[in-house]
Amino acid sequence: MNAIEIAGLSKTYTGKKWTRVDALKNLSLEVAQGEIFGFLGPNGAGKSTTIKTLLGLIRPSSGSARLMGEDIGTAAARKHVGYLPENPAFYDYLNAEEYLLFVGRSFGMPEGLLGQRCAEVLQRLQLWDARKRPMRSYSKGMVQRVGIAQVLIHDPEVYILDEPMSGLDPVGRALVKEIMTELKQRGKCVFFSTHIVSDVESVCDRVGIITKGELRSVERVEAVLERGVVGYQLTLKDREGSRELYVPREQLTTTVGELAVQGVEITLLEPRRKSLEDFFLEIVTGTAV
Ligand SMILES: Nc1ncnc2c1ncn2[C@@H]1O[C@H](COP(=O)(O)OP(=O)(O)OP(=O)(O)O)[C@@H](O)[C@H]1O
Repeated sequence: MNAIEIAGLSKTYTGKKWTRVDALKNLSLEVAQGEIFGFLGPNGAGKSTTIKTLLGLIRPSSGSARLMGEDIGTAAARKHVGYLPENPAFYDYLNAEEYLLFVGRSFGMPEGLLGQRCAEVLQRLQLWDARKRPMRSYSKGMVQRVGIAQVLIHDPEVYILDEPMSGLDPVGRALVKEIMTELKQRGKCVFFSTHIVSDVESVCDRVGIITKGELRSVERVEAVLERGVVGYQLTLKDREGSRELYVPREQLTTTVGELAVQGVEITLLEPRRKSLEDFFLEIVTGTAV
């Protein structure tokens, strides 16, 4: 079973003076269990609209979606999901521990398990020392880490995260990526939105690119990167010492053959590729072929 199944989802907002905004146009997508999916798009592309629709927070104008086989908007679907909103804001007179206990109870977790899970999650997110301090005293990065902690607390199957790396320093970003990878290894589904390409490149199995409400491309990240190889930088060693040589992709086989005949050793071969960023920009700016 796919963890997320979206079929023909559309959302039209009615804006000021009855203007219509087609925020989402006929989006269809499936995300598997054990998969990390990056939902990449520029500001205003429709990422949050998609996510809020999946959570049942806004109603789609048409189309449908299921989470772990349950229709969106139902309590059964919501139980399977850990959701991180964009710019999370919490009851800031509570401390992190109280808040996590509150979230766990709202999912009906038994007290013993909840206490144990709460301690694990606070430690994992490096919030243990601050757990008794009201959240109003937390830095932006700490608040974001509470956001991540509250998606983990009830150990759901599906993680829907709106800009999870936002407001985090490099250490916090690395931690979140590590957590996502652990979730994947445990067979969980992680779906997160971002406009930061490098976040997708380092952690995702697949990437979906959305612009102006339309899903323009869904690809395996590896495939994009492999396709983007334009040439290779070789480091060579012979009697005269080391040197570097750039070889265009189509000449690699011939060059390697020639070097072997000449008795030159290749000590390093590095692909030079168009990045995922180049691919994203081509799609967003409409220069993709
Ligand atoms: N409640 C609303 N009423 C009217 N228009 C809206 C509403 N919410 C969002 N929109 C519009 O829908 C479009 C998609 O917005 P959305 O917030 O989904 O984009 P996003 O990809 O999440 O952007 P960002 O990266 O800036 O958060 C935008 O044009 C936005 O202005």
